[in-house]
Amino acid sequence: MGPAQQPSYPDQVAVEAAVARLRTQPPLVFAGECDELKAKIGAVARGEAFLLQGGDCAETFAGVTADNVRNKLRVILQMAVVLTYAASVPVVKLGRLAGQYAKPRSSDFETRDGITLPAYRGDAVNGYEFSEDSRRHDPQRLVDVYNASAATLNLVRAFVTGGYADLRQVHAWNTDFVRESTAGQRYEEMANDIARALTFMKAIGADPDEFHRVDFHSSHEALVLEYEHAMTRIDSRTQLPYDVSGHFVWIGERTRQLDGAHVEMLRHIQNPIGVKLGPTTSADDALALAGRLNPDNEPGRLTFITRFGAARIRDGLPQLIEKVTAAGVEVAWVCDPMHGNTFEASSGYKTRRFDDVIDEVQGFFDVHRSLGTWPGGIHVELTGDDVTECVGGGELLDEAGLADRYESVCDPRLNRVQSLELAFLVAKMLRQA
Ligand SMILES: O=C[C@H](O)[C@H](O)COP(=O)(O)O
Ligand SMILES: C=C(OP(=O)(O)O)C(=O)O
Ligand SMILES: [Mn+2]
Repeated sequence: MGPAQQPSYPDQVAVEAAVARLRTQPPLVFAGECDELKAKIGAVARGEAFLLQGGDCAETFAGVTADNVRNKLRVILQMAVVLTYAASVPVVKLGRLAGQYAKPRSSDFETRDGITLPAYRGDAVNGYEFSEDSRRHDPQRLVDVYNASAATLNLVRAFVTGGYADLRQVHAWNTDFVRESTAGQRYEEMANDIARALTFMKAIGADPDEFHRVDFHSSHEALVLEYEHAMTRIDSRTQLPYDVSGHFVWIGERTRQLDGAHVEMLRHIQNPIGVKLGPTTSADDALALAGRLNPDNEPGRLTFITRFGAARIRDGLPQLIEKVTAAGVEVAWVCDPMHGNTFEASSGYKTRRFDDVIDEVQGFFDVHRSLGTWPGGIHVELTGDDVTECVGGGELLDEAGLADRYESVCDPRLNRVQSLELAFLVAKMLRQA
């Protein structure tokens, strides 16, 4: 059997041309930046920091606009401020962006009104539009992924170093519709406190550079092997291979086979990496993955992103953590409270209940607390816009409301208010941890 979840390209010559083009492109990230992130995730593994990883389920080429990128960054910055301030824990900020264009699917095909076509596998592979032409797998899209990622990352770098992410802007991030929400008002009060503290620090002569810029890194699922291979380069400092398409890459629930091509690829790169672990993962599976992917037990190298579902996390997670901890394995534990909680609404929309998301995070914190281990972070699908994709939350979105503004091309994301609500709830859990 070949590698799981790969495109099937009709024209091998076109694949080679795309790969050749990618190989000549400059890296999107530097190996040294990957090392810095690895050190930060090492702090997460030690219980000294908390990881906030968030962004779209699937980015789209059409979504590479200044507004869209800024809105996503802004909600992540707001969430990070809430977590840092309300829980007094350093937050490692990791975007699920600038490369998150390829999707694994449960089915290879999609049928609408009696017509069956290849499933949409992300803009990296084919088009969302339901036509034969658009759904054909096209390797030129891998070059488009590179360009879209470069544009996104360039803008993100400008925002985080150029003043937009300055902590003194903490009020300015709380704009638009979010301001009117309960979470937005709560944020406003917190921003007042922070602004006062900053004024005080300035008055006593302290105005550190750290307030002006933030550290922010990129991540995506390493799915299409042609792309990730073409973007893997030998670092001139260390002579070791890094996947320079993003700082952090992970493999998903559907591609984490121990003897599979994705594990093999991740094994060789020096980036910090993640593996999604679903409810069927045994403790021995987790140990075997750690042995294969992090044989030197390097802190920060490996993150386990658990996605059990709210109904299963309290029963399933303890044995995993117990055995991994007993074996002395260095790992950061992160909770993805999204992918185990997806269901189809009667209207046909894929959705998730905000309460299930919260319940899974609470279960994750409860399990870690009872075992004396560190709940290292959350991995969430979110957007900075006012979409209607997940039901519940303070604005009480119901299933009938999903149609109002459902924009995701794959999984339902938390909207900006729901994301901020999540941050306040997680900050409370962190305080208690
Ligand atoms: O994030 C992604 C989805 O969970 C994954 O692509 C599977 O979705 P599907 O079951 O709709 O194919
Ligand atoms: C496909 C995803 O997750 P998982 O591999 O956990 O199903 C995802 O993160 O979008
Ligand atoms: Mn998803």
